[in-house]
Amino acid sequence: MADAVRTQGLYKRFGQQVAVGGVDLVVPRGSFAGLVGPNGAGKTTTLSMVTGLLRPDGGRIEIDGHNVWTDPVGVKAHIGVLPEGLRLFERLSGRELLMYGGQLRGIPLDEVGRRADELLKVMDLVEAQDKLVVDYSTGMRKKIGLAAALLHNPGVLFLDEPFEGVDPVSANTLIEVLRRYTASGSTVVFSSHVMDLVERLCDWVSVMNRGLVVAQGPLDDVRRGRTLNEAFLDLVGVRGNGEEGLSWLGSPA
Ligand SMILES: Nc1ncnc2c1ncn2[C@@H]1O[C@H](COP(=O)(O)OP(=O)(O)OP(=O)(O)O)[C@@H](O)[C@H]1O
Repeated sequence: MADAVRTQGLYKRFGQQVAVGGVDLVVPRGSFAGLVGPNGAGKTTTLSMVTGLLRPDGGRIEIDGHNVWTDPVGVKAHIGVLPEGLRLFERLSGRELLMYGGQLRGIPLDEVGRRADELLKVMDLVEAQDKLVVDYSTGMRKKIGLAAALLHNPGVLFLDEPFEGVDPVSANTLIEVLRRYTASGSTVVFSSHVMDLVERLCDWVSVMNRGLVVAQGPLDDVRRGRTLNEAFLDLVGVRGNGEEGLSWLGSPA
């Protein structure tokens, strides 16, 4: 059976800056997978290429065995994406956003309505469903974005920092929804800086540093008896950032 995600030698450069320098990312089907790495490691660039939002300079990407760049429509029908920056249709209400997205995906209108109602309820957005998305808080935007990404029941779901700005109660709800989703054989790939969360949720982890995957596999293989945070610091190297130079900071005269 094909992996949910498999890239080979994925490469992207912005001018002189190599953002992704030959990434072999693997995520088995049915995984709850975490993509971690320090700021600037190349996570967003990798996810953007994998989801067909950014054209790679080199390499191959397959999702459930389908090539992302030779079969873009087929692949996009099969995936859900919560992108970084959450570009949403700001002048639609939350409910309109789901109705519009569902119809764009070709789902019959009454079925879209049924799914939208259920998702709004699970995401605790029923009261805010008629408010314009532009007036949503950060956490509400994440939740409506996730609802929109789930509406067509994708086989693989890609989430860039899905829990950022989401309150703990809503985060638990999102986690329950995602757990149920992976339990049925679908795959979640999400990027996060919160190691405790990745450790708690994920059964598969890919660690990126400086544009490369430096460790990848089942959570316990990557941790090797350490906490994920310790493993992460060992893998990416604790950086001396010259903080000893901040002698003027604190204790005002
Ligand atoms: N559009 C762009 N133009 C120029 N450089 C870019 C662009 N997008 C990303 N980069 C550079 O590519 C590198 C990887 O960035 P990327 O956003 O993929 O990292 P990241 O791992 O997602 O970081 P973070 O955790 O901070 O979100 C960085 O050095 C960044 O400055």
